[in-house]
Amino acid sequence: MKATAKAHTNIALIKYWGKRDESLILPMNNSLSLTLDGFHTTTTVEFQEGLEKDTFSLNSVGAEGVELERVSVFLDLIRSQYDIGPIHAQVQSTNTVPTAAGFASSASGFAALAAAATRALGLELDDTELSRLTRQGSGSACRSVYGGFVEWQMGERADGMDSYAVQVAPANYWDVRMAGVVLSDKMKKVSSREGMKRTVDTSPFYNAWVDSIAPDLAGIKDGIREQNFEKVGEIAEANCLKMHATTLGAVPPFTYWLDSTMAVMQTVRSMRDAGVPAYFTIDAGPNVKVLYLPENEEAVHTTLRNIPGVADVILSRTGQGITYL
Ligand SMILES: O=C(O)C[C@@](O)(CF)CCOP(=O)(O)OP(=O)(O)O
Repeated sequence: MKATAKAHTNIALIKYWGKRDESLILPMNNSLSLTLDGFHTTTTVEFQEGLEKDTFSLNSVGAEGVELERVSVFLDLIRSQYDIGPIHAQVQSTNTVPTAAGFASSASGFAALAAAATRALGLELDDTELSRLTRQGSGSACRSVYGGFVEWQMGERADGMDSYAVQVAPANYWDVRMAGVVLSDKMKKVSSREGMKRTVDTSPFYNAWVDSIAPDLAGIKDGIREQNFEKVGEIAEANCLKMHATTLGAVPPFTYWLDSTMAVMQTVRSMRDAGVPAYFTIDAGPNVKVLYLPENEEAVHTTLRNIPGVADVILSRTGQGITYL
């Protein structure tokens, strides 16, 4: 009982930032992301009778502790939800997401794991079921089930049965690009899970953030449909800034931004002033992702690489959903 699946990571343009249910991982708002071609995880899961416990290796290195725990807890969830006996599995993952890049490798990781594990068990989940399952591993991962532009619908139900992702536009609908700007200086990251919880619990700006989502989402979906790059970029950049503003009002306050983060932000604004359309978005870390159009790839890449404090710039096109190998 063995299967292999490949999933790509995704970067939110309308952010998921806060849960209404911690255990089922149900969000406070809808979010919308772009699946990236450049960053993916390939995972093989083999269930074997007689295995005492689950094992996990990442990029050919045996994982213990938290990494193994997250995989095993997720397999427990599958074993219980699909009434599988106490059979354990060997899990092997290969990540092209450069861990230092601060890309949400957990998104492609959980999507590939969910797909490979259920396929190995002979469960033929449709995309909705797979997205709903993946969501319970890590919220943003549920969007990696699809390629292109993807919306995670928050749902209304307390049991989360209506909280899963749907595709807004396929990867080949519109050739927009994203550069991952990897900064050299690092800081201890407040994880997205911890950061959003503190913000929900303590930030006076949080409700205003949630209230701003619906118009942002409507506008960005119009922009995608019209292939209006400026409209999509402006809404995405403003949405990211509003999300990060909530952290400044948390107790205790925190920010993910470093000097180099803000240097990249300023450079992106200057590129726009110079007539090169580019927009930034930032997640739960200092690294910056920059949206741009193919005709400006050379200019954008060169400009970003020359910013002091930038260690690497990784270019990506839009990516596909899950594939089975
Ligand atoms: O991706 C986005 O929409 C925005 C963020 O990346 C901004 F930081 C949050 C991702 O949170 P995730 O890691 O999915 O949390 P989990 O459900 O607690 O595992």
